Amino acid sequence: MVVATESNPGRIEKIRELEIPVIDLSGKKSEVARLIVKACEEYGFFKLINHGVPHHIIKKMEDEAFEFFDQPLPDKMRVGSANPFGYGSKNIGLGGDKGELEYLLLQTNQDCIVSTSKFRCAVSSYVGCVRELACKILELIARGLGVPPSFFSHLLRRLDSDSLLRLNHYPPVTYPLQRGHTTIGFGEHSDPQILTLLRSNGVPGLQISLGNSNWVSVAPDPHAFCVNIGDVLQAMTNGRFISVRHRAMANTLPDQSRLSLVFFGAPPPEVVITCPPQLIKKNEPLYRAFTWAEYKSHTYAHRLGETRLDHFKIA
Ligand SMILES: C=C1C[C@]23C[C@@]1(O)CC[C@H]2[C@@]12CC[C@H](O)[C@@](C)(C(=O)O1)[C@H]2[C@@H]3C(=O)O
Ligand SMILES: O=C(O)CCC(=O)C(=O)O
Ligand SMILES: [Fe+2]
Repeated sequence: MVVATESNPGRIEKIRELEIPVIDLSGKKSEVARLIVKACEEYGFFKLINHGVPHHIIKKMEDEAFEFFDQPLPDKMRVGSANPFGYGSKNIGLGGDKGELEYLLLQTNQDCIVSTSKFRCAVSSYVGCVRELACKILELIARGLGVPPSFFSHLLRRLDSDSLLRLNHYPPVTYPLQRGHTTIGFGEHSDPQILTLLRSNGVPGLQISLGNSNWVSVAPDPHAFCVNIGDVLQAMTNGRFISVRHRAMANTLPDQSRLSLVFFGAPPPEVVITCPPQLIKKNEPLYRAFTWAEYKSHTYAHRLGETRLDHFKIA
């Protein structure tokens, strides 16, 4: 695959189509737990099938998201701009990062900023299901790592959990691009939180990094969830799990829009992030303890592509 970026249109990067782990959640619990831990150690990423989230709940959320983005710009802007929650277009964060997308960033423990009751209802059902799925995955991870079952999941179940829902819409680009060329929709980064559950329509775009400009395209599968480890879980496992760097390409299919629904499972602000002693074993701790509030303010003060966990490394 050929990738040209807007800033460097001649640059060609190696894109591989690799077998990404696909995990069937309906399998035997102990085996599923083992496979999840393996995927988190090797890639920090896997696809989850037979996840149990009802199709009608996903469809309702997807339909509402498309309906929201289909509105005229002044109507979309009525929810307020994304600093940090609201509608955003082409600008990501406050540090000058640009992307070929528009998006809606929503807090999951506050009233929804979109006022229509059918949108709010879609968000509430969708978030309820994906949060539960994220907790189930975290409980399997705990089982696979030999820590108490709710060790990670209780952080997402708390009412003051700082989890987010992000709806990303990547319309076909409007500036001239050579036929068959894609461009960066959402630049390279890792997710700061504990665990991310991403579901997209059938349009490709998501890529994960294996380091050294080695990108792997994730084939789209509307029936699956893409699961990736966030920085906090890398810290809580003392670097055993990888907070995978990823990005999204835009303009991957002629005239087709891509839509991703992304749930970021996060702890409450005052929770102290440390690695349990049973996961450190004979190794030295890699990161100093920090609160999620501290990590988040560091994140928001820096650019998208920053390797922000490095700042918390013990020298
Ligand atoms: C440039 C930025 C956007 C971001 C906050 C940040 O300062 C650095 C991390 C970015 C990120 C990436 C993952 C998620 O999409 C996100 C919501 C998050 O928690 O961290 C975004 C932030 C954002 O878009 O506000
Ligand atoms: O839209 C995508 O596929 C990726 C989006 C993403 O990585 C994010 O919102 O953090
Ligand atoms: Fe991300």
